[in-house]
Amino acid sequence: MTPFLSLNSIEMRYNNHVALQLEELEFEPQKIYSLVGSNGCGKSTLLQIIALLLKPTCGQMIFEGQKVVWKKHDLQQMRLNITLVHQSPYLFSRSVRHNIAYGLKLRGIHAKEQHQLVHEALEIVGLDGFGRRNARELSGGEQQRVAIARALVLRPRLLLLDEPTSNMDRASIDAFDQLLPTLVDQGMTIIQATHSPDQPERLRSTIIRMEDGRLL
Ligand SMILES: Nc1ncnc2c1ncn2[C@@H]1O[C@H](COP(=O)(O)OP(=O)(O)OP(=O)(O)O)[C@@H](O)[C@H]1O
Repeated sequence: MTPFLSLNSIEMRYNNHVALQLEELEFEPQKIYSLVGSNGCGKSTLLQIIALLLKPTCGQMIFEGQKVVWKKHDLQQMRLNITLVHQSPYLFSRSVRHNIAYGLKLRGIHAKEQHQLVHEALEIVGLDGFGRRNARELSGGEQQRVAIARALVLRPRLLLLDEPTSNMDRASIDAFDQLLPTLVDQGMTIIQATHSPDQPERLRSTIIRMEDGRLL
């Protein structure tokens, strides 16, 4: 069976520093994967490459049977299916609703549908009633949840999360743990980077251990 996503001989160098060197890595659809490893081992670099935001120095990636070609038009098409939630998400100094609807607007989704999707996403991340608040005036954990809602409304096939729970309190983490399997049931594949010692197992995710840019 063709894997959902495969990486072959991917290498990323920053100047002369090798940040990532992977021989082979494959992901199956509708699963949760957790990238774990100490600071600087290459988790964010790997997520950015998979999100097609960072071109590796060399190597090949195949997403849903299609070879990744690092050309603008091809990337734009593939990126419609992949969304990365950054560790410190950038939110506009506008309402939460505006922030979440932004990607939908770019995709030409009708205003009425935008409104409905934003409402649903806010409910899913437990921010019902936050729609009119200025996103920049929310706490770190709330901002992280807005960023997750902003990713979810786009219904990506592949959701990438860089330390999604790092600013969340216990209740939000519990809600997040319940959310991920429901997204998988809806057809998503999820890859997260995490420093949480117990969350990867709680989620029954496949753990990918990294050290110094390599797989363990
Ligand atoms: N833009 C950049 N320019 C130069 N070096 C970089 C750059 N981004 C990352 N690096 C280096 O690449 C290596 C991997 O960094 P990366 O951010 O991927 O690690 P990480 O596992 O996500 O770390 P953390 O757990 O601290 O978030 C580190 O040595 C880092 O210093």
